[in-house]
Amino acid sequence: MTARVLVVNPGSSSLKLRVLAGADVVATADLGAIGDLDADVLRGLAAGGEIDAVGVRVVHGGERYVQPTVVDAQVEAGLAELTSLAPLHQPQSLAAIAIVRQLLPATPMVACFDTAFHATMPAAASVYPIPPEWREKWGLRRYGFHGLSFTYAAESAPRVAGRSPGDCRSVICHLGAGASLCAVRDGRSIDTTMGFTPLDGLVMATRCGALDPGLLLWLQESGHLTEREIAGALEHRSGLVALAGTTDLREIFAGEAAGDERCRVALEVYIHRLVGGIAEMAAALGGLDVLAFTAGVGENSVDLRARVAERLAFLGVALDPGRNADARGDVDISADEAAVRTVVVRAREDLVIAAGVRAALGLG
Ligand SMILES: Nc1ncnc2c1ncn2[C@@H]1O[C@H](COP(=O)(O)OP(=O)(O)O)[C@@H](O)[C@H]1O
Ligand SMILES: CC(=O)OP(=O)(O)O
Ligand SMILES: [Mg+2]
Repeated sequence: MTARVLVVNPGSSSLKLRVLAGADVVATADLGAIGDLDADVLRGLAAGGEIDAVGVRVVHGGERYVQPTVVDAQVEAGLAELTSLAPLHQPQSLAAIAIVRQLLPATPMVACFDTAFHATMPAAASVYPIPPEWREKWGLRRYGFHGLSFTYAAESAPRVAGRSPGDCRSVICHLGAGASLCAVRDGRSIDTTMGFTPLDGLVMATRCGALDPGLLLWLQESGHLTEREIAGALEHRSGLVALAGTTDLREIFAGEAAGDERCRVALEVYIHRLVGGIAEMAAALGGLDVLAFTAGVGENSVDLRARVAERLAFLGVALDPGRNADARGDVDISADEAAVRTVVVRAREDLVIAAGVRAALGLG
């Protein structure tokens, strides 16, 4: 019989639970917070059949954890050591592991890592130009994240565009509460916008993205802020919420249309960083065949996709307005004549995690 895998996907703004039997999603629950995961929720998810194994998205695997890994006490301790590298995310995954272990003590559990897809990034994209003894002592490198989503999109985006994944240059825009880009050539990560931590790169819902490191030094030395104050502000009170007072792009587009200056500037900053990042990823690939949008914002914001495409006309990006407005599921939204195919693909971390669980446990 096909194994039933419970997938636990904690995001910075969501907790998504899915039960998969093969590629079929047979039960779903979207919760607000990890604390809402209890025996009742699990009973609901297991109503159609017993859960054989659990897969948990873990954002940071560090240098040690790349392949899907069966979670035991030692692995749990190893993952806890990485908490300072992803303070918004790692505690959520560890809490999920602890709750599931308590509720399903006899069910095997496998951790699947956001960092894994980028483990083979070339030196050009992964090495920081900082003293080598620091890199060696602490494993400082650009790790990159959202790799479970990129793993799926690296295959689905070329396919939806009618290209072979093995011969394609794609830039994938994972735009959710957290956001990052990935340059994918022939199915592999060549570059990405997040770095050592998920704070780098694009403007996000509450995170700042890339900053001048000199600004951080100045805040400490001359602004007399503590590390904790700086970290709290950059993780929780920056990004869109700092620019526009809301994390919701729908409200920000509506505000801009109503003449709100803060919303206008918020969109300019968000889109400026985004199109700059896409061009940088295209440069790393030496050209662009497929541009893909995925995750909450990427899949749902018609306005954002239109605005980004307009700004990328110089790269050969052009949308069909009707296809963009009607996009549901995995679909090509390009204008017929466009040199670059633009697609929307669903974020299917659940499929990638379930496949990782089956591989790690040798399940059918
Ligand atoms: N129609 C839409 N337009 C713009 N943003 C949207 C839309 N629908 C959802 N979002 C945004 O998607 C984000 C959530 O995406 P998701 O990928 O689930 O995030 P995460 O996994 O990082 O928690 C939220 O910031 C939400 O505001
Ligand atoms: C790594 C990351 O930022 O994840 P999320 O988008 O779920 O916050
Ligand atoms: Mg997510």
